[in-house]
Amino acid sequence: MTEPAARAEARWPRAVIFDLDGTLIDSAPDIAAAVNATLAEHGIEIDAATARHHLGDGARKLIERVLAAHQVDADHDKLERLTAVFTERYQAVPCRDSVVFDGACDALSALQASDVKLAVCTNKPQAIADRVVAHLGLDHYIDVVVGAGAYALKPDPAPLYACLEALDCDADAAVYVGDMAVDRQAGHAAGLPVVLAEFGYAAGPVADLGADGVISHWRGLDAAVAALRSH
Ligand SMILES: O=C(O)COP(=O)(O)O
Ligand SMILES: [Mg+2]
Repeated sequence: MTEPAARAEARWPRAVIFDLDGTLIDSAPDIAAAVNATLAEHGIEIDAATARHHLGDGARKLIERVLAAHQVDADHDKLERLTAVFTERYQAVPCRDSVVFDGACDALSALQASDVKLAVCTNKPQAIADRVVAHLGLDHYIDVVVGAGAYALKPDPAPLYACLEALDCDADAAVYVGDMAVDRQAGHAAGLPVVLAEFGYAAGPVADLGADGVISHWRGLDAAVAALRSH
């Protein structure tokens, strides 16, 4: 973890990395629609709130959890097939009802204006993450998007290391902002201080998840990052 002296530097942080689903955007309506298009053959239909509950650990885990909640058995091959169908369906309609959380663009814009480099690190498949980020206009701010595909999923720190490398930034000069325990674990494993959003998809209070800061709205990011600096 960063030494206080290093964080006291005026230009700290040099980079901020963001989780996508449940942090910058609410993508649950489109994900629920893709799940329903995939699992209709099993008579399964979920709403956005249920999708939020099952998200965070990637597409395969999402399908596995939805099937388990409906007492549908799936062996490895079936799960692989259904995950591939889900990814295809989601990729076909990646962003019809997804929205950026209130204040997120202002926060990104302010960081960009301060020359802070910005990345997205998500367990969403890479091609879909790229399309969603572009469709919602976040590509105006975000320098690099690392999604699922080339690296292990969070809580493994590998995708966060990939972001840091792409931004040419050391871990002790960066902050990670997410919404779930998996984000806290990945961030700390990569050596980053972690801020968690209370308005995301975590099942319980994020204050209990061991993060270094918590925001209840994007307008609180500045203060949360400033508190880390003097930590
Ligand atoms: O796809 C998921 O399960 C969650 O995606 P996230 O990492 O952007 O929250
Ligand atoms: Mg998330």
